[in-house]
Amino acid sequence: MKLPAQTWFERSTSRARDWPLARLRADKGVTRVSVVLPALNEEATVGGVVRMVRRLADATGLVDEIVVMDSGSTDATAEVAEEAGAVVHHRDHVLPEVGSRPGKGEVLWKSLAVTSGDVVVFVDADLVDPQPQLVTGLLGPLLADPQVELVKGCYDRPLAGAGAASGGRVTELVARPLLAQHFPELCGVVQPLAGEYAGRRRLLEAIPFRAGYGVEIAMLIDALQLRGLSAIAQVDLGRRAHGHQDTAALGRMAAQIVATVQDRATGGSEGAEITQFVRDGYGRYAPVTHRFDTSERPPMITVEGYTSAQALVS
Ligand SMILES: O=c1ccn([C@@H]2O[C@H](COP(=O)(O)OP(=O)(O)O)[C@@H](O)[C@H]2O)c(=O)[nH]1
Ligand SMILES: O=C(O)[C@@H](COP(=O)(O)O)O[C@H]1O[C@H](CO)[C@@H](O)[C@H](O)[C@H]1O
Repeated sequence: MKLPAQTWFERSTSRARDWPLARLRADKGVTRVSVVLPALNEEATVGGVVRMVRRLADATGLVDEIVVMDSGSTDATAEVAEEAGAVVHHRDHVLPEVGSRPGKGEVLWKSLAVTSGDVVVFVDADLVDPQPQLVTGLLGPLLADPQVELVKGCYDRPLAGAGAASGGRVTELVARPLLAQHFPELCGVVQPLAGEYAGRRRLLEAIPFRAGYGVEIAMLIDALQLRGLSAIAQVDLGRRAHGHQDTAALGRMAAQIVATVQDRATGGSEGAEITQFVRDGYGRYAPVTHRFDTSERPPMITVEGYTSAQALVS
């Protein structure tokens, strides 16, 4: 690992247990904290994640609002989330004048328009047995140091029945090699694609958001380029279990990561598409081409009517 990344890793990596509740409550002061869950068809798990955050909020006062962003679910995600204690916003009902694009990044971008936290914590809605340290650990560096603007979680992420490091397949096979090639300063980030991370609103509203799965890698690179490596920190959150997609799905995710890094590294990619192969009804291979929306939503601060402390929900 080259020196800047090595130095950053040693200076900017902490553990969840380094941020005890007493310190967090003392550091929080008047800072408002929003927790946002992007959710697409997560009826089986979203309730457990919301309840974990709700219990943390009720017991410590560290969380001021819990929002689930419904990404176009066709199951009972919204009902389950609301029953568990979250405020639910459907992507079509937030900034309806700009329409809705498919993908995780779209709902993360729209969440900025319907939350009021100075700090926004993003937590995936497919976590299994989620622990409060996933949230408290991420808050630590942000509440303690005003210079920090983005905190990435890192953790063991085992696939079912496999070793502690078996998960994070797109991270290990695609994102990490791409960062080594194009953004070596970020090589100290253990989980660049982690779905659990937290940002200061003044950063999040100042950067564009990729519509799909490129949102995390784009945000990391943009934070580096806009604020510098010293504005980024990471916290070892221990272990994270979540729902896992199949290899073909991760291939489509990887295509979005590659297009995003290429855009950031060379100034533009010609969209993103990937042709995968399935067996048809006769047992023969059939090509299936997927095209991805590589568009980006503009920094929320440029959206007419948005103000940092005002919700825009229709
Ligand atoms: O179009 C999408 C795709 C994903 N997600 C949510 O984003 C999180 C992470 O997505 P996913 O589980 O697909 O990624 P993985 O964790 O498998 O990498 C989950 O809460 C999803 O419900 C979303 O809101 N909209
Ligand atoms: O890190 C990864 O390789 C992928 C896939 O993880 P697994 O191989 O299913 O453990 O998961 C992440 O990537 C997505 C794209 O950035 C994020 O949106 C997800 O939240 C994150 O889980």
